[in-house]
Amino acid sequence: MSEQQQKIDLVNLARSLFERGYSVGGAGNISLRLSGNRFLVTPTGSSLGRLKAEDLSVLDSDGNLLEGKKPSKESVFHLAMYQRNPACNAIVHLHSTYLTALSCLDNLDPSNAINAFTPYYVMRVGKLPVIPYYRPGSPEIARELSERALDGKAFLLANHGVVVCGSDLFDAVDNTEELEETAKLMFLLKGQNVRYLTDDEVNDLKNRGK
Ligand SMILES: O=C(CO)COP(=O)(O)O
Repeated sequence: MSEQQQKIDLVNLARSLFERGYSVGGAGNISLRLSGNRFLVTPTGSSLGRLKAEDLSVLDSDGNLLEGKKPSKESVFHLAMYQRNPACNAIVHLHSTYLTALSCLDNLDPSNAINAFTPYYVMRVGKLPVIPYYRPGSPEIARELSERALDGKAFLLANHGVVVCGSDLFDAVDNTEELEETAKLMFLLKGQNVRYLTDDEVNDLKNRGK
């Protein structure tokens, strides 16, 4: 796929997420791995609903700007995750409503904020480790995500939002949508007697893949 097409796909998917309410204002950022150890990242302060292909930042693996506008302040953690996890080729970071609400709860299990109660959560994401609160854009988020990049596909940033990896951009967006839906269901089910999937049921799903 040409680099121009990759830029167009990113702009279209970001707009679709924005128009369906997954992102508001200037929150959120998206990136993908290009060829030649370069990375495409959304510019800082930009609305995911109004990106332009020519404005997208192209960075080298040290974070040097090669093309486009000033990159997201979170590009440090995006690059750190790509470096640590070769299977991760795209990253979506959102402050989506239900996952961000979940990230503000005080008693989350740091190893996994969502226990499995639907198959697609298991097949797409499986678990959601929690990164402690640090200021958006801080190097500590990058350090923690780099250390834990192989622990899962998605991470909840306490009091902030979510970070989701994918094998490509479409996969990362699909994983993000599934995760946000799961968090929404979790809130709908609050106080109800939920039947969680058993370990055998979870392992059966993991062995089959998507
Ligand atoms: O979501 C954000 C910070 O976490 C937005 O930051 P940027 O505008 O720099 O991408």
